[in-house]
Amino acid sequence: MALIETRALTKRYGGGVTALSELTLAVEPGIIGLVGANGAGKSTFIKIMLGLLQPSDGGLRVLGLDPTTDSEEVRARVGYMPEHDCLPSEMSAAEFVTHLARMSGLPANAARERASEALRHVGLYEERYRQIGGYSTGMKQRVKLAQALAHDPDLLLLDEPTNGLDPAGRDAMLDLVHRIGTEFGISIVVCSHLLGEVERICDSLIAIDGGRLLRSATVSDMTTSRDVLTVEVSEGVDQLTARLAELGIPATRDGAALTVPLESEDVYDQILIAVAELDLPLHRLDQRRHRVAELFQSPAVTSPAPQEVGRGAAN
Ligand SMILES: Nc1ncnc2c1ncn2[C@@H]1O[C@H](COP(=O)(O)OP(=O)(O)OP(=O)(O)O)[C@@H](O)[C@H]1O
Repeated sequence: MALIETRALTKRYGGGVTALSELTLAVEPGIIGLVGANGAGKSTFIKIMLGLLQPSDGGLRVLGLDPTTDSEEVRARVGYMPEHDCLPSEMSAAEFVTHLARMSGLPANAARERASEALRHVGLYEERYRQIGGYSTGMKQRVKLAQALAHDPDLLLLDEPTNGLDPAGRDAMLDLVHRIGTEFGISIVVCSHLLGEVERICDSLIAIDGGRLLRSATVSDMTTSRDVLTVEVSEGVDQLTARLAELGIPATRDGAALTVPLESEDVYDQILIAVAELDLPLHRLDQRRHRVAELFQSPAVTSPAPQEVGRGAAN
């Protein structure tokens, strides 16, 4: 059974805004990155998955349930960390998380225990009786994560958990999310407008742009069999392109270099032989793996500069 399945899911707000447009996808359990620029429709999608918003068209299943009709059961099995700060500054983290655990139906003692446990998982056990108002931004984000975990959900929906954090805080939060996903076996949807940031902790990615699906696939599907070779000769680029075409190897001109998909290991040797036969001065022959961000080719989805996984120049 898919963890989340949507069929032509569409959400229109008043004023002619289409926040989601015919989204059709299916994702398996694991850690899933939901990525897209601000305004792409991520929060809308999350709220529809929780049953807090009704779709305008299309349908969906979350954990096999329909949030439009089974919203109570969905919320019992799903934990939600909202994007914006919504914490009461006068309460302690222990009181707040216990209160929310009680609201999700746990008896008083169980709620207290679960709250302590959740606060320990997010690294706030020692500080749990301090007022939230005195917490740092990172600690507040952790309280929001703890309340999402407290009722022992099967799925966590985290809306921009790294918001407002400095780079070290962002890394720590993502490591925590990864640990929760892998150690507790909970599926997690983690929203971010920074693809490069979440891709390292995710099993699969859903990328949306302007409410439309750009791509939904596992990270390994996006990166494996997508290796490319970059060939650079100091002269004779056209000759080499023609020779490779004769051999059935497609090469794309990229400035002074040629980019060739590495469809089999033979391609590497065939290029070396072609260069030698044509007696061209080889400047560079590198293998690199596409970073996920390059595959989306959307300026809306940002990532740090691609990193070369070089196989080394051949001469
Ligand atoms: N209640 C609403 N009424 C009208 N338009 C809305 C409403 N909520 C969101 N929108 C619009 O829908 C689009 C998608 O918004 P949404 O908040 O889902 O995007 P997002 O990807 O989560 O972005 P952000 O990270 O900035 O919240 C935006 O154009 C937004 O302005």
